[in-house]
Amino acid sequence: MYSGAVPDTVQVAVRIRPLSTQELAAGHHNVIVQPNPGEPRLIARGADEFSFSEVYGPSVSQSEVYERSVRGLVLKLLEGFNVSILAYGQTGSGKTHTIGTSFDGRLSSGSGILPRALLDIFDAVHAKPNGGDAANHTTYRVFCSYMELYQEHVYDLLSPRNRYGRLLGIREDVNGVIVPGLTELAVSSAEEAFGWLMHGANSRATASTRMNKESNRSHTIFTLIIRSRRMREETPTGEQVLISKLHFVDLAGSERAKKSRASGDRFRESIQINKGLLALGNVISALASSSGTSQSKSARSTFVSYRDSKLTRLLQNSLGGNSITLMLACVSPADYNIEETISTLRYADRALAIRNKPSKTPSAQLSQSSSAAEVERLAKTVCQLRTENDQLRRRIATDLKLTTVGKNGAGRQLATQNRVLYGQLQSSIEESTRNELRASIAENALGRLEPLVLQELSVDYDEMSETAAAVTEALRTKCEEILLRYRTEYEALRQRPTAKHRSTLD
Ligand SMILES: Nc1ncnc2c1ncn2[C@@H]1O[C@H](COP(=O)(O)OP(=O)(O)OP(=O)(O)O)[C@@H](O)[C@H]1O
Repeated sequence: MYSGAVPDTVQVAVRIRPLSTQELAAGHHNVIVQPNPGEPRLIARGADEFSFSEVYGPSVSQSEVYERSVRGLVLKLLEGFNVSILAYGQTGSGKTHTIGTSFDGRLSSGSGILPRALLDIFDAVHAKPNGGDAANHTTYRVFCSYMELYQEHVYDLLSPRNRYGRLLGIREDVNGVIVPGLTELAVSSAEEAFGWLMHGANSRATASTRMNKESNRSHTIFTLIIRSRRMREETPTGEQVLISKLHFVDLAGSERAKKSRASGDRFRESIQINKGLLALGNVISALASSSGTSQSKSARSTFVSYRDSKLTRLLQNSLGGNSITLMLACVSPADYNIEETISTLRYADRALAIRNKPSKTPSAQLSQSSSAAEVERLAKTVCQLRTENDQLRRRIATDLKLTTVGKNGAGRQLATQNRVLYGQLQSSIEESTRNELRASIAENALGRLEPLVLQELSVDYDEMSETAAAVTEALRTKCEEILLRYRTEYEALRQRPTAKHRSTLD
């Protein structure tokens, strides 16, 4: 799919899972047809026709999906491009199976695209330079992170802390959306990365539902961060350092409460899951209409509401940003799932129109909050401070010499000035660190407070609606009483003869 050119629109591959043994036993049948297996086209329900970048039928293997849709992306990642792979679809449609987030450490034909990509990436990272080309050899350092978005809260799946301590906030800086404090671990082999993938997956929120016996109740993002360094004589430093990221996004499945018969926690989870996916759908629609080729001016300026949910904020760079993006739309072929399948296909069809602006990111432009970049930034700062320190020492030594030799007060004055300036610098650094800390504490607190406030509001609302119902009832009774009184009085008056009548009677 990505041989050579960099695609500037989101690529969409649809994968149709096979009917399960239970579905076959229950007599369900296939309602998705791929008229020509060589063509990326399908017909749903005998009428709705769709075309995508790729269509994988039920018999297509994991290895074929990887080779045709993902291997090329890994090469782009190693060249320095950001890459995002998103699995979207109804619950039980095969997202986790395709991505491979439930990998158990044993490579087999059933392993998904994530472990396969890790193998290819580390093969490239460990490759020896061939002979005379050593001067142009690229060296890589790889880091990984793993986060979960559960009920609108971001959790760090690789943090050694308890569940509460893993809560993180989302913030925006000049480079886009960042998750300050997210653990980024250096990894030196595919096996080490597999270990972290399994470690994180163990902490992920899953539950058995009527639609999938191991259903993911959260959205997860597993990220590989590649820092590549290659010699470039034409650059001022003689080298080029790029930072690229590969995100594997395993979205929680959309589900209909009526069908899944979810209740209690499962029901609350499905509300949040559907809310996030709805916001994602709105972002995709807005981006698709602003990317269209024959759009009007108003269509071009469609507002993209990334801020409607944390999911859309986290995916801001993957949809409409500088990433090469592949959406894997997973669908069930079964007749009883046709509504959900058509809805996924429409979603996917809109995503096809989204334009991104893939570009390479030099490390200097990177977010200061990513730990890989932070290490680099700190190393530079230490180097600068050492140089400044040496200069200061030399100046102070000269000043002291001047003071002793020439009894000149200027040296002492300069040293005092230096001390004052250093003190001021120190307190500004402390102040900005304190501010940073305050901001992240506030953000975490806000994340924790939000559900409590919402809960309180819903209690208030319930109480208010109960009170309102009681007031309405009392008013109704009162009105009926008054009405009855008036009616009685009216009847009495009607019965009583008026003075005029009385005179005629007399
Ligand atoms: N292409 C496929 N080939 C064989 N089995 C598949 C395929 N796709 C999915 N399955 C099987 O279907 C079941 C559901 O798949 P999976 O757990 O990946 O769904 P999901 O979309 O991630 O669901 P949820 O959103 O509820 O987490 C699993 O048992 C999985 O092994």
